[in-house]
Amino acid sequence: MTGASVRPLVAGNWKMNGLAAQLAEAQAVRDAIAKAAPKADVMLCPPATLLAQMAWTVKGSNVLLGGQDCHAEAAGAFTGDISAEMLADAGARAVIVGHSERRALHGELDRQVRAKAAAAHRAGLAAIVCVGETAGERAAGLTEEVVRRQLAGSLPDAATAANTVVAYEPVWAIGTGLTPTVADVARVHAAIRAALTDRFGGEGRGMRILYGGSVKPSNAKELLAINDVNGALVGGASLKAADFLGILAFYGT
Ligand SMILES: O=C(CO)COP(=O)(O)O
Repeated sequence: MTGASVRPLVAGNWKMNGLAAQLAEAQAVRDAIAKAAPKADVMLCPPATLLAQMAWTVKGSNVLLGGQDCHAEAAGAFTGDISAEMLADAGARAVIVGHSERRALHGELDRQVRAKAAAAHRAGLAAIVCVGETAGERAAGLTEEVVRRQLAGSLPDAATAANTVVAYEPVWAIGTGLTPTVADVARVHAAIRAALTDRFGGEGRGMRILYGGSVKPSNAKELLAINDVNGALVGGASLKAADFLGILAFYGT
């Protein structure tokens, strides 16, 4: 058994969704959490345009904020990019790096993801490092090999339980309504835990490993109860407070 004493994290990745009017959803999450005090950390990762405003919305509450990506450099001539320092300045405590949409649509490689995770650490943010196999890799029986390779390449040597979270997101499960079986999630999370413990010792034992990919209120209980699943990275179901809170209910919201 590992991870039993790890405080879970449920993070909502809004992706490229959300205008100012949607801050009401963050407000609803804030209010519900203030009443229920779930046994998990709760985080919202809005688009960068909403981060500073959302920081005001959740100020003084237990809702944490995260960015969705960052540049590896702290500042400079990188038009359109955002640094980890800027995210921290806007109120973020963490940043997602290496999401499969960044890997697939922006060609991000493990070494770039690793540099972004190191940038997050430099800025005092936790890095939520995403890994996961494609449908083809899964069909070829390569899931664990791919995940191990991504972990080895994407995590900086200075990763600790406090500054690093791993999110296992099978690419084929993202936004599709499909999820792996409980046995499959258990097997991959155990492999991730073993890889983290091998490389980082006690710190690896304490790192949170989130599951992501079509998590919703109806399947959250089953997925979140799996050994070494220390929370979830939620996409679509994090856009509506009611759905997000329905997932958080597992931890007592
Ligand atoms: O990519 C995800 C979170 O980062 C998962 O997205 P969905 O929950 O919409 O499948």
